[in-house]
Amino acid sequence: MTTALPTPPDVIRCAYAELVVTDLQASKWFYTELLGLVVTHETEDTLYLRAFEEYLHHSLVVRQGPVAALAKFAYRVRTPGDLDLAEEYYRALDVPVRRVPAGTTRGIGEAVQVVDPLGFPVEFFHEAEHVERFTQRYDVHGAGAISRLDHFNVVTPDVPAARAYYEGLGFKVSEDIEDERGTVYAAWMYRKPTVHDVALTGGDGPRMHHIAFATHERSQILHLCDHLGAVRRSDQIERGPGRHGVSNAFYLYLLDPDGHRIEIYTHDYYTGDPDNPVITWDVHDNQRRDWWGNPVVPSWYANASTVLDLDGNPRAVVERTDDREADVTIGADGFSYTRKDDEAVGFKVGHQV
Ligand SMILES: O=S(=O)(O)c1ccc(O)c(O)c1
Ligand SMILES: [Fe+2]
Repeated sequence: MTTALPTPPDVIRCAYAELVVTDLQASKWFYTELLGLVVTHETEDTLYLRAFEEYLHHSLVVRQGPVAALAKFAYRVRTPGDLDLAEEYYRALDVPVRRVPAGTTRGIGEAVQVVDPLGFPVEFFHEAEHVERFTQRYDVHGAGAISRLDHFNVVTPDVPAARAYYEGLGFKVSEDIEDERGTVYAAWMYRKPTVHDVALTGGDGPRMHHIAFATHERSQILHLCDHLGAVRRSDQIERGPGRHGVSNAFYLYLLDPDGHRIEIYTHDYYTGDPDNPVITWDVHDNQRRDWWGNPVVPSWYANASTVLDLDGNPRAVVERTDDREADVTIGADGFSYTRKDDEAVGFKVGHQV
């Protein structure tokens, strides 16, 4: 008989990520000059950054280090008391747990740091320093203005197991991708009333697939592309711009100087009612990941960032044993159906590759 877990902490939303980069100045250009994130604080080796609608100290920490990696994902919990619940919950899960004092991370109060059952370094906090909210500081917004952090995307070998773990934390599924045999390739899960705070991507993990910032308008995403073209750094555009099938958001994937994937994503849709319906996509539907049926570049399936443990050591990855999406759609997308039973037309990109 399995012992019931204690009450989980009340997670409000994804709140910040800490990335390790190998060249802080190169990363500073990318995150401030290109993306326009606001520098809340800067030290010799660390940047604390926030987007325009954010009033907590930061939503992204970029720290110089020897190995490019994700140092942690952080979720905000509703009350200080939720830290006790987090500590008890993760000790019951028998994973590494640390309670750290306020200020361990500049601008963040007392926190509970864990290596979650999926192998990711995760922090839970409530208290954080308030700073100026630039919502209407149009005098400093660039044409590519970014409003806030929207979600994390994690690569994990067993999506159903990861889904069950996050459901234990009170997350709900908004959309997922499956096949006719019931293999689950990806799932999107939320606490805040949008499509996701975390997405589960089936693959060798734990690895970070991307972190995403939201922006209000497609024109802001298009400006980021034009800006990269103007400075001859269009190779930092990995995928898009385009319209997602899942989430319906207009999207762009960029690679920072270390190859960390950053998505810029217009707002998706409201999921806050208790009977929000789940959308399940067929992995062979060519419009699931790009509504216009454009191919997903192979690197988007293959590449992801190393994650660290609580002592800063890179974690080994576990291979996915279920079918891999890039295989079942026969290489990059474009080799899936547009209309399910329409044999006459064949694949959108034909047999070009
Ligand atoms: O490519 S998908 O349409 O499946 C997609 C949907 C939402 C996301 O945030 C994402 O990264 C990818
Ligand atoms: Fe995303």
